[in-house]
Amino acid sequence: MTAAPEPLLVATDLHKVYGHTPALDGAELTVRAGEVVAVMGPSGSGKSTLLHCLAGIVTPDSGEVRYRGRQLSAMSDGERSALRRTDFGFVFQFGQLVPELTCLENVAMPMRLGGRKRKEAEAQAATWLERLEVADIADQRPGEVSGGQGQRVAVARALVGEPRVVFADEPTGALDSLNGERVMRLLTEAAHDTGAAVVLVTHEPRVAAYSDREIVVRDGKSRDMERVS
Ligand SMILES: Nc1ncnc2c1ncn2[C@@H]1O[C@H](COP(=O)(O)OP(=O)(O)OP(=O)(O)O)[C@@H](O)[C@H]1O
Repeated sequence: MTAAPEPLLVATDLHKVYGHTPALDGAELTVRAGEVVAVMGPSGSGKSTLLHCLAGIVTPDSGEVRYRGRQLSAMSDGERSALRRTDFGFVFQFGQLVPELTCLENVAMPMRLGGRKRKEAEAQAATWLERLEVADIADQRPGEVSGGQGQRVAVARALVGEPRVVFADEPTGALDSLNGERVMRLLTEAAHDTGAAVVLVTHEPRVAAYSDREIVVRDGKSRDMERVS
């Protein structure tokens, strides 16, 4: 028997209140290298807040998140931003591509920001567009492509820097089921190939079916579900 890989991200007893609205009330989650974890639950149950705490975007009121053993809230803002750039990738439901840039330039952008030369960044971006089956729209702008194509470009942009964790918040929420499944297949295949873990927030069981493990959040509390296959 092989040992389970070391946990990458461990969230313990997270609490978060917005004004008088409790968002998290003792949520926990462990993410191991290379696994795809679906975070499910009703609207308003705290799924996005949990994802934002795991990614170091929101600081919990109490409890802790450790990434590779380091507590996120003990890092400076600069360290957390650097971590998000180098180790994390993000895919959201809407509006994440820069409308003025072509799809190729959008995918190349994280590498350009990291100091890579344009030619080199764009060559790598082109291979990712091909991998996500959207090479044909490389020179178009996000406003000129379909929702499904745009999401595949967004997945390419999230993965181009080979992050250790991809955070995806309702990545297929604006797509029809056929396009949603295509995005999920390509996202999970690419993540498995690169060894990235994926934390996927969704309320759709068909999307969660692409995960290795499901967590259900209710009233800010999380529960690990055994996959019934
Ligand atoms: N920035 C914020 N300011 C105030 N309240 C917030 C904020 N973010 C979340 N909340 C509240 O916290 C609770 C949990 O919200 P959250 O977005 O985490 O839930 P969710 O499960 O992701 O919901 P949905 O499925 O509808 O996206 C909700 O009651 C929400 O209204």
